[in-house]
Amino acid sequence: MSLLQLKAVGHVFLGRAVLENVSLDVEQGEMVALVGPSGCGKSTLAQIAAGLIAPRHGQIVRNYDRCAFVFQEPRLLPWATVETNVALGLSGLSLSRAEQRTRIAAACHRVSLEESDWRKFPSQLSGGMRQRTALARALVGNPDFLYFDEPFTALDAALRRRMQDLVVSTVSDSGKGGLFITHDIHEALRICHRIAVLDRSGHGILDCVAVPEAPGNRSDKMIFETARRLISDHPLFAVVDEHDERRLA
Ligand SMILES: Nc1ncnc2c1ncn2[C@@H]1O[C@H](COP(=O)(O)OP(=O)(O)OP(=O)(O)O)[C@@H](O)[C@H]1O
Repeated sequence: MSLLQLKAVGHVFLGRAVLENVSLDVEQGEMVALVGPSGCGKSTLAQIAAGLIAPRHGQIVRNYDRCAFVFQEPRLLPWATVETNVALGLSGLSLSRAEQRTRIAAACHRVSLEESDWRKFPSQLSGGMRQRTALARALVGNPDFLYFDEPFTALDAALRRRMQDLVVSTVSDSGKGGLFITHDIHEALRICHRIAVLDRSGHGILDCVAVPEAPGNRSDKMIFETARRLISDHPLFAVVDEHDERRLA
């Protein structure tokens, strides 16, 4: 069953077409990576899919009950503690105080936030801790669909790897679905079942590449070699590679 269907979605910002005729399905238990050059409309598409932006054209079918969105920046309430920020992810659920506390503690543990940090305010946290708080806020309500917009760019390599593993186990253990925007093909290959490449100017999905084996079962060697092959051989990934070169220039 498709948890999310985007049908011929189009959008216009200030009279300029940003997305045109983009269609994409995400199945239950599937995480789909969305890659493409900077400015092609990935974030706009994810926000349209999540219902944060109303599209100018097209149709969105959401067959999930509850979703959560993790942005590139943590977007925490600065006047609220870690616990209170995480608790925002429980809004709309009728839970007892004790159940809320249990869920918040479990979510904080999952993202490796120490108990001594739960009463701290965002200004007292490192960038990585803030982003983990945002991830805990997304997971605490047990959503059945997850949107990620380059969530781990601020994390160091080891932590980034742990959080990627957490995303993989969250989706594979519970049949959730998700859309994961990234500029890192290795990250897409580690986490996702399919990689969708958005055209340079947001004119549709160029193609989707299915990644062999289940996420979590792929070796580092396989990920590294597949990334190298995709970047060097596959015309779809040339646009992502060009983006990286532009960023490095
Ligand atoms: N609120 C807005 N008002 C006007 N233009 C916008 C707005 N949001 C995004 N845009 C424009 O829409 C285009 C697509 O932006 P978007 O952030 O979706 O791209 P992206 O592919 O996610 O980029 P990046 O990879 O750099 O994050 C860009 O040209 C951007 O300047």
